[in-house]
Amino acid sequence: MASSFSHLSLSPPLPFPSVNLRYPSPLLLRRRYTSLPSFTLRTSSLHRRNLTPLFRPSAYVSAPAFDPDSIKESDEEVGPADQSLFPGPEKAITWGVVWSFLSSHKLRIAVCVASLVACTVCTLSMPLFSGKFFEILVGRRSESLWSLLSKIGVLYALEPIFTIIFVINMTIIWENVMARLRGQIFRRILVQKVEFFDRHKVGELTGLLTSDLEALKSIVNDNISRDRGLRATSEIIGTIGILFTLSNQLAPVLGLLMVSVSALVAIFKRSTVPTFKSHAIIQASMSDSASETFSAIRTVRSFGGEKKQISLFSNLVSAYQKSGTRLGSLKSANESLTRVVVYISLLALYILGGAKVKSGELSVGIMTSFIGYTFTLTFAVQGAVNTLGDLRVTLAAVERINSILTAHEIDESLAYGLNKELEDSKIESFHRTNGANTYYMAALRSRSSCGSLAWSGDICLEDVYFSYPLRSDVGVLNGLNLNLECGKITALVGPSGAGKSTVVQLLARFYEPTRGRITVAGEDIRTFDKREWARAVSLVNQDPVLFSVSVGENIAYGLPDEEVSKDDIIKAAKAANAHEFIISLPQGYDTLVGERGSLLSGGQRQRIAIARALLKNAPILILDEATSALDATSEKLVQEALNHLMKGRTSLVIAHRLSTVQNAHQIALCSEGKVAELGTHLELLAKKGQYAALVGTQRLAFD
Ligand SMILES: Nc1ncnc2c1ncn2[C@@H]1O[C@H](COP(=O)(O)OP(=O)(O)OP(=O)(O)O)[C@@H](O)[C@H]1O
Repeated sequence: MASSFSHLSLSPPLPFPSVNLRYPSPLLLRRRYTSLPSFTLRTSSLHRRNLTPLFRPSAYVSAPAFDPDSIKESDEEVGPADQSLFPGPEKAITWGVVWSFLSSHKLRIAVCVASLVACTVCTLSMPLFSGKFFEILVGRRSESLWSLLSKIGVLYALEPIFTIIFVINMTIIWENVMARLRGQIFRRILVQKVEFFDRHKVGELTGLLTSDLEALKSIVNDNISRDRGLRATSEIIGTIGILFTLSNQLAPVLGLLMVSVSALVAIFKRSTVPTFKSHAIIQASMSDSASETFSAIRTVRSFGGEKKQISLFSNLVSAYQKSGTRLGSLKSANESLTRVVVYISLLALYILGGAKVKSGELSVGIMTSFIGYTFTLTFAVQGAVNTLGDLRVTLAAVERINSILTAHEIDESLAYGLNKELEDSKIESFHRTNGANTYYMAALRSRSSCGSLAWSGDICLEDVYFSYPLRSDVGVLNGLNLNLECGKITALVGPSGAGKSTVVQLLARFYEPTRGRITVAGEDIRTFDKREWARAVSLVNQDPVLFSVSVGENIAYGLPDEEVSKDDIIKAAKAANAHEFIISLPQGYDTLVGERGSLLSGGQRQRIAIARALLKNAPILILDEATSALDATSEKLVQEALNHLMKGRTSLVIAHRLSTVQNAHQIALCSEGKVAELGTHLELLAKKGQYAALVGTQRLAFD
């Protein structure tokens, strides 16, 4: 293990150090790391679930051989923009997916069906027994009263037992299906392209996992009681069957009335679809508004924006209230409608049935049973109609999930690698690899290891053009050429909006170039899956995001789920000038850092991010304004840590302070999406061009 941290020594890192690195899993880390007893390791506990993979991609076995040169000849063919490789949007939630989850519970489903039939039989036998009871009372039946009552007693005892069996099994099945579906949707969101996250608000996406999936969950959970869902439906079918058996003259009248109820209610419900939709949209906007306000609370405070936020939120609340009231009236109209029609059917029964009893065509017992069945039917029809309403809300939620999570926005080169890793760690994979993208991913497979190439070769941006997907008409990079020499520092400077951070985003592969390519040791980086590429690149930016776990876990974050030791973490923290402040925290390395690291200062967050990057030991390092938000003391500490971090790595530094960039091996001045000047600090000064002008103003990156 001692060797695993050799890259933190002052000598340059060995080539391909990741080959021999073995980090213990965070769980092992917790055990070994005696001074960090309470590492909670929430992020990796999932990885230990032993679930059978649903879909097994077999790309590397079945795909045709790939000629890497073909990528150079035809960049367009490998670009993610080539949608022709995908047969069409594949929905996130389909009957097939739900059934595949359900099918692992075949035995329980059989138990549910049997218990449903059994409790329905019990329920539907009761009106028959009531009829017999009255016939005994009026002396039309010879059976002993006690014998009948004992049968009724048995029914009363069995019905709740079958109900419990039905409800428990339904709940177990559906909770399991929902847990798997929720995990699948989360993973599916996670592998969407970055532009997807530009397009959708966080609240909208979390809403898919919470309120929308909750609607799907409640279609079963809220509909397993006696008067709803499957039980109501089975009671309707059973009751109509019994009514026809008892009297085929009365049954059609009641049957017709019930069909009318269903038809009327269905038509009415269809007319309320837009109201339900707009209600859900307002609810999502309301939750967006609240989460945006709370997450930007410091900005709100500093601009005195409370009134504005309150008024924005109040407008949404009142719109939500109005649409809620409108929904309430629609629901009440629906309830009344159902009742009115059921009362009409009861009246019809009294009139027609009463006449038949008087004329002796129908016995009192059967008439009594009929009345009982009318009530059973009343509740069952109402329950079924309510379930239909729930079903409609559920279908709308599923449609929303499917319309947001279409397959063509999946980042295939990320999803493929992740799928493989999840399968290897026996975690349920999430994305069905069809024939087309199997070929796509196999074609992108590089013969070399990304990490080894990055430790030994230059990174080259060759004639790179790029527009952001959401603003495809605006060219941000316009034929940018830049060679990042292996193991050397390149600084990128230029006016605001010149495209510097965009270069970072392309190097990190958050987006892919629209034209041109980025290579590592001559190999197109698109030949690597993104997980592999991510391991080769460390990114430290102005405002590094920490997770709301402990300091130690934040430093260990992003390492392969294998081995990391207490010593490694401490060495990384020391090298990043972070150890001193960490041990002065209340629980040292165990101290929780708060949401997004809000309990630490900017400089402390920055040094933890640097320690994280040190521990990751990636060959490519990108520093995007990493020190610009710091005061002089913090900057000095962070700069020292960064100098340590950059040693021996291919580094790209974006900074607006002259002191940060002037010692770089080369400086590229970016202007209008191109490299306009390239050279060392002294060479560029001698040119007396744009760089010299920027140095004159001491503002290298900002206008
Ligand atoms: N996600 C995005 N979607 C659409 N356009 C974007 C996005 N991010 C940046 N842009 C646009 O791309 C252009 C280049 O932005 P970029 O952030 O690369 O500039 P920069 O040189 O880093 O500027 P600065 O020094 O101010 O950070 C700008 O016009 C910006 O508005």
